[in-house]
Amino acid sequence: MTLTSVAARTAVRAINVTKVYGVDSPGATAAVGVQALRGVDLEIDKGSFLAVMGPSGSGKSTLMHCLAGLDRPSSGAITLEDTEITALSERQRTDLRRDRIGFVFQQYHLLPELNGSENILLPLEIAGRRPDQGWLDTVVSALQIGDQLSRRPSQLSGGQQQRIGIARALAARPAVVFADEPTGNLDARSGRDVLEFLRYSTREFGQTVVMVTHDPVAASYSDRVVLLLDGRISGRVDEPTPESVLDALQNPGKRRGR
Ligand SMILES: Nc1ncnc2c1ncn2[C@@H]1O[C@H](COP(=O)(O)OP(=O)(O)OP(=O)(O)O)[C@@H](O)[C@H]1O
Repeated sequence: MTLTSVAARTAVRAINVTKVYGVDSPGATAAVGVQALRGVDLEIDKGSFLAVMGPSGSGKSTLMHCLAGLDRPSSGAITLEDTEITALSERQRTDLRRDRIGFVFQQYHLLPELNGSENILLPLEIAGRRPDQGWLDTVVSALQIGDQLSRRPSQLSGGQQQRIGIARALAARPAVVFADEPTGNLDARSGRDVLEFLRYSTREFGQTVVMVTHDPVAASYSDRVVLLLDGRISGRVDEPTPESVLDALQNPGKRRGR
């Protein structure tokens, strides 16, 4: 396989990424900082669904923030498709997030005064981009939210709000959707619908999805789970089931899958 074909099928690549918090102040050294990431290597295939798991404080949010260009690693390189985001200025990273990354949040983060449709279109409007109506129709239809577009968030259930949130994340056809505990506030049934749609989006639209979760059942919807422990990747589960994920969480370090 050539380097070019590897790049063509990789959505995100992290090479030896470290993050130390608290060393930005003058005179501080790594010795006084919190080492949140300690050399993470990761490759995420285009069109795949990756779940990131690990105990509280293991570095999941930090890794996601670095991969999504929300924060800068202390060292190492991160590439989104053909762009090395660790080489970009703050301003360029802001543009990259706006144009090529979608976010789904545990608390939905919809604006209460806007209806569903306006919430979905807001990021595009802010970016001054014209919506692709055919694509939006496809997303709205796949999420079955056509009859909810004129309602405000307060008139929608949690599951419906989250589906609006997912449509908003997909509206710009981003390279990657990052989902932070997207089912954390949902009942089991609505959570399942959300996870099924995220998986469907990878299969049907070739969407790449990266999800942080504490829930082995949620993780079992992904193609691959990576486990973090103390800022390092401690394990990986391919084609996960709730049982294999639980086993991996309880026995870190054991290699599974292909
Ligand atoms: N802004 C910050 N300043 C200092 N330390 C931080 C900061 N953000 C995170 N940390 C520390 O970095 C480590 C990793 O935190 P992170 O939030 O990435 O973990 P997590 O796995 O997402 O945890 P949780 O599951 O509780 O959300 C922790 O020790 C945390 O206290």
